[in-house]
Amino acid sequence: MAAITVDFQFCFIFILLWLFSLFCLSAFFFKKPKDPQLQGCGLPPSPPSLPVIGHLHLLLSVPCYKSFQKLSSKYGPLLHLRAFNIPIVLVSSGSMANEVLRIQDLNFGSRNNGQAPIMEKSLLFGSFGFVSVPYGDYWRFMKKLLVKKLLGSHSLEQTRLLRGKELQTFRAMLFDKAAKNETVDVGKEMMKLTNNSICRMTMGRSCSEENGEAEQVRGLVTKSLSLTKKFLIASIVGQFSKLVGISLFGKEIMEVSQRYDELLEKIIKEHEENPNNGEDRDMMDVLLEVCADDNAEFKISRNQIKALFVEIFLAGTDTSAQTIQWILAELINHPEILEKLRKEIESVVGVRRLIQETDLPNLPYLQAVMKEGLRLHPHTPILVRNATEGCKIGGYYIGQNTTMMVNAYAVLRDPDSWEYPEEFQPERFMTSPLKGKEDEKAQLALNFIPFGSGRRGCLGKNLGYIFMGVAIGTMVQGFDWRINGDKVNMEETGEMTLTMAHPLKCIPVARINPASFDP
Ligand code: HEM
Repeated sequence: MAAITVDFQFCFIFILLWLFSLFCLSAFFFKKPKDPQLQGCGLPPSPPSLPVIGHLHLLLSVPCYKSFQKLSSKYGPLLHLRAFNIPIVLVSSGSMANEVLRIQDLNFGSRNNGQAPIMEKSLLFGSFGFVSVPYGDYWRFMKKLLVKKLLGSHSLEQTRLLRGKELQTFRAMLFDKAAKNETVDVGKEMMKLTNNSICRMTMGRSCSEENGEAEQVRGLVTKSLSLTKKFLIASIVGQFSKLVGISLFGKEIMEVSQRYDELLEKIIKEHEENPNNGEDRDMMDVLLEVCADDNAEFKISRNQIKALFVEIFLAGTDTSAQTIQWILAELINHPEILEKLRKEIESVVGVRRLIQETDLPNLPYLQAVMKEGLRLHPHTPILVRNATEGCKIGGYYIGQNTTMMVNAYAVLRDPDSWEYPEEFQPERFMTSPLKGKEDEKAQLALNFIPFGSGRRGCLGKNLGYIFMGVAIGTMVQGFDWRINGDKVNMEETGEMTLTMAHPLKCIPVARINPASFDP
């Protein structure tokens, strides 16, 4: 009898919660649009959901981008989901993604609706960040600064020699490992290459490999990435965060934030004690100048500077490092493609010197290999945006504040857009000399979104291509690669970032004698 009472009470609470959730849902999502043009539009179709939690179980599924892909192939490219009462629209085709990311990118220019983030005071996922800030004056100011001082073509040209030094260290490490017949942990070495290059580019004289600070940054980046999925889910289900246990890992986030804070405070102090007003000022010098200038166009705080550095480390290092790892794995599994690439490099670079950044524009097959790697293994499979205003997409009504989840993984493998979508075929990206292929090229570009797109698309795309190009080029030009077994295992971890479940570890076999090459 007692058991029956408990069950009954449980059911009653459950039904109440369900009704409450439906009530909230209708208040948020089914709110009638004020714009008469939108009034006739219905909502996108919705797949079956569970009581109370709605589609939350799908968000929590591993890997969610694959569950979403299945869902969209069954129910359509635009679906409305909900996590409790939070409206979410799932976007899974190139043309719908194009609406959200490019055509209506002003309306979808923010990743959240500007409500206070859950970890208000944290440098990581907090309120000081640039990546999470809603579209507006601060974002525009910082974007201008980032392009001018770090990621634009002029500043990339200015910092080429700095990256060249890191590339030399990377090559020396590979030849050394080859000589000793030792295994290279490719992901780890790529993190070193990308992270050290970014540290040199952003804060020049500080944060070196020698004093262990670069190692510290890499550790923090890895730790931060492991917290991303939990944070993303918690932000989507915002008001229910306590319910899903964000308090359990809030402490973890604050600990990581504190460690970043200590490291960056030390680097800031070093810069303040030895100010550099010359031509070779690094990004930290520039930001500190803006911070101290009362007449600056935008007043930025010390915490905003620190958060920006945290985000640059996160956005710039793991993205490139993971992608390089996937691409090398694909090349090892496709020796005929590796050979074709090597031939191209040898015909363009010659056999007297090793590949450099300046060779990259002359290597179209290498570009195609990188694009195909990005297509199959997009580092960020789900792109998140927020609808600032109610609007219409694909004839359906999208309510104000709806979270848009663009499934880049599904778009990049959509069989309607890509022939043999599961196959690694770089040739698909080779530009055709034939006339009349322009439409095809435009269509290809439309569906190619591993860097996102529109005004909130990746700001570091060119730098990403440089990192990938020189690393892949060096590994193909200078070495053969020995692995355990016949094929590299391409299983994914299923996390929010596309990571190899079995990190690529292989032995380089030098094809050339570095001593006989020009440096
Ligand atoms: C292979 C390398 C890379 C990949 C695959 C990649 C991918 C992405 C993606 C998918 C986004 C979100 C775009 C969107 O929402 O539409 C993004 C944003 C961003 N990325 Fe990258 N990225 C790479 C390299 C870099 C590098 C090297 C940097 C800089 C050091 C960088 C800086 C940024 C920044 C600052 C944003 C935020 C832009 C904004 O909110 O306005 N990325 N990236």
